[in-house]
Parts: sequence; C-alpha cells; structure tokens
Amino acid sequence: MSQSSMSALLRPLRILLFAGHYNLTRCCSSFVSRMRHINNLKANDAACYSALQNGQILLFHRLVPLLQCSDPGSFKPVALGYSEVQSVLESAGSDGSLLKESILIGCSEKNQAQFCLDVGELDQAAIAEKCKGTFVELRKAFFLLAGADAPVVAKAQALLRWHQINKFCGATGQPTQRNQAGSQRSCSSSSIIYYPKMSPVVIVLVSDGKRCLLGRQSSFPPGLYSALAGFCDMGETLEEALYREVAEEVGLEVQNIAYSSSQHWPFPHSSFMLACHATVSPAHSQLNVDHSELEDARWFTEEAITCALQVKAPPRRNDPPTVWLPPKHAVAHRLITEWREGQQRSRDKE
Ligand SMILES: NC(=O)c1ccc[n+]([C@@H]2O[C@H](COP(=O)([O-])OP(=O)(O)OC[C@H]3O[C@@H](n4cnc5c(N)ncnc54)[C@H](O)[C@@H]3O)[C@@H](O)[C@H]2O)c1
Ligand SMILES: [Mg+2]
Repeated sequence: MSQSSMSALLRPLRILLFAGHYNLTRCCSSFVSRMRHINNLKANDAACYSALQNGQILLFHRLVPLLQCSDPGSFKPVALGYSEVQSVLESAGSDGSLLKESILIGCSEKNQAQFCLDVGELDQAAIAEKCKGTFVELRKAFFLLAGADAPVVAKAQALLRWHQINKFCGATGQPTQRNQAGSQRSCSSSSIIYYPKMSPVVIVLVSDGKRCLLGRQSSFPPGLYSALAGFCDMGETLEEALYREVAEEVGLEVQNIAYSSSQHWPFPHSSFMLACHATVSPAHSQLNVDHSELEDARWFTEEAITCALQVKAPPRRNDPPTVWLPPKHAVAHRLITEWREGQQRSRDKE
C-alpha cells in the first residue's frame, strides 16, 4: 500500500483519536484545575489566606463537628463564610484572630476552598445557638451525614487532631510552625518537616467459597460483626500484613488476595484502610480464634448475611440478640456486599 493511501486510511482514525482526547481533556479539566488549585494553596501562604477570606469554614469544638438539621433526620455540616465566622467569634468574646488557625480541607467543584476551624476555647452552647446548629460527636455524626459529607468532616477532624498533637518537635522539643494551609508543620531548629499521618490497616473478608468469615472484639457494641482487620507493621507489604493478621486472629492461611478499595477511617485515630478479599479452601476452614484479640469469629452463610444486612439500626438494650453489620460508610460493609453480589453472580451462572 502506498504511503498516501495508508495516510488516507488512518485519517478518520486520527480524527476519532483527537476527538476522544479533546473530550477527555474537557471532562478532566475542572478536576485537574481543582487539584492544582489545592496544591498551590498548600504551597503559597498568601494565596491560601486570600482563599480563606473567600472560602467556606466548617466549625468544630474540641474536635466535635457542628451540624445543622435541614429536614428531620437529614444533617449537614455548618459551612460559614469568613465574615460570618468573624461575627460568630466576636459574639462569643473572641477578636476573630482565631480565624487564621483555619486548616484547608479541600475545594468545591467551583474552586471555592473549604477550611475547618476548632473553636474549643470558646463557649460551645453560645456558638451552637448563634449558628443554629448542634455539636455532634463524630462517632454519631459520621453516620448521620450523607455519603459525600461524612468523609469531609472526618478528614477535617483528623487534620485538626493532628495539629493539636504535633505542636512540638519530637527531636528538639521546640514548638513547630504550621503553614497557612495546615498541610505541614516544621521545626526551625531541626529543619524537620512533619506531615499529617495515617496508620495503614489491612481489612479482609475471607471466604471459603460458600461462607464468609466475620469477627468481633469485646469492645464492639453487642451483636456487631465485621471483617478481620489489623494495623500493618513497619516494613510489611499489604499482603504480608494480611497473611499475618488472619493467621494471628483466627489461625488460617489465606490465598488469592484480591484488592477491593480503600478508605480513610477516623476512629479512633486516622487509619488508611486497605480492603481486600481472600479465600481458604473448605478443607482448611477450621477456626482457631485468639481470644485475646477477638471475642468471637464465625463463618456466615449468604442467607445469614442477607438477614444481618437488613438490620438497619443497632439493636436496643432489651431487644433479642441480633447480628448486625458495619454501616454503609464503612469499607467492611462494602466488602460484605461485594461478597454477597459475587455469590449471587456465581449462583446465576450455575
Ligand atoms: N472502616 C471499617 O470498615 C473498619 C472495620 C473494622 C475495623 N476498622 C478499624 O481498623 C482498625 C484496626 O483494627 P483492629 O483494632 O482489629 O487492629 P489490630 O488487630 O491490629 O489490633 C489493635 C491493636 O494493635 C496494636 N497496634 C499496632 N499498631 C497500631 C497503630 N498504628 N495504632 C493503633 N494500634 C496499633 C494496638 O495494641 C492495638 O490495640 C481499628 O482502628 C478499627 O476502627 C475499620
Ligand atoms: Mg484486629
């Protein structure tokens, strides 16, 4: 084939590729510009302070988020502008200089920066009344908020907590200074820069083909069962941590690790949850539970999981004992529903 006829053949393909690239660029551009905007705010204190003056600020009191109930049962974090927060602070007897302590959490679709501020030194009731909101502990708030708001509030609390406990350098004992965004703290004596930290945790749903394995710690609320989880040790890979945790907690050797997803988990401190599925052969599914780690671990059939997923609220004190599962915001819930869908798919194929 001559070069010119080859070129004529490829022309429509090039147009298609170009159109595809154009669409991809267009659909990604707002995301890319938002990510670059946030990155710039972390690096540039003056730009960050100016974004704060035009941004939205979520309020916390000693790490407890301020929420507003819009419709009955529907909660949102209270998000105020700079001058609104200034007037709230002034009404609670502060001069407003606290506003500079705000920490960058992210950015809206329209590139409006979002910050959080802990007003723990001021009167909680006065702030709540002025904002027509309620301070709700994160353990409760996390499950009252909509899917998109819960991780934002959890991230904000995690950043505020990290700043509260990293005010001094571990090497010199000298105070550390934060940048305007609050994305780092540094010690001028040691030149060490500290960044917000999460602890990696592996969480795994083990299956023997027909059943899945859930466990509970004695500290869990009565009847709650979850996937097995454990903190990664220094130097371990995700797979090594997973093999070790399952071996330690229930005495099994798993195979076929398949990554599912990840999430930031704020309780009790910031964990980075890495969620996986894994299998054991039915012939090697005999549990040997370490009761110093787990109060109980059991195999659950698909029917038992379907039943437990229908329990929408934790059982009350005088209710009969019921098995219930982690709520929707928890990655354990996702692993369990993925496993159940997999069981349904393989049944449909039979
Ligand atoms: N999001 C979810 O769906 C989900 C589900 C289950 C568990 N989790 C979380 O996973 C985390 C780990 O699970 P686990 O309690 O079974 O872990 P685990 O089995 O490793 O046991 C916890 C113990 O590990 C030790 N430990 C080692 N490194 C630690 C570190 N960096 N931070 C704290 N403790 C450390 C402590 O002695 C602690 O008591 C918990 O914080 C829990 O909240 C989340
Ligand atoms: Mg564990």
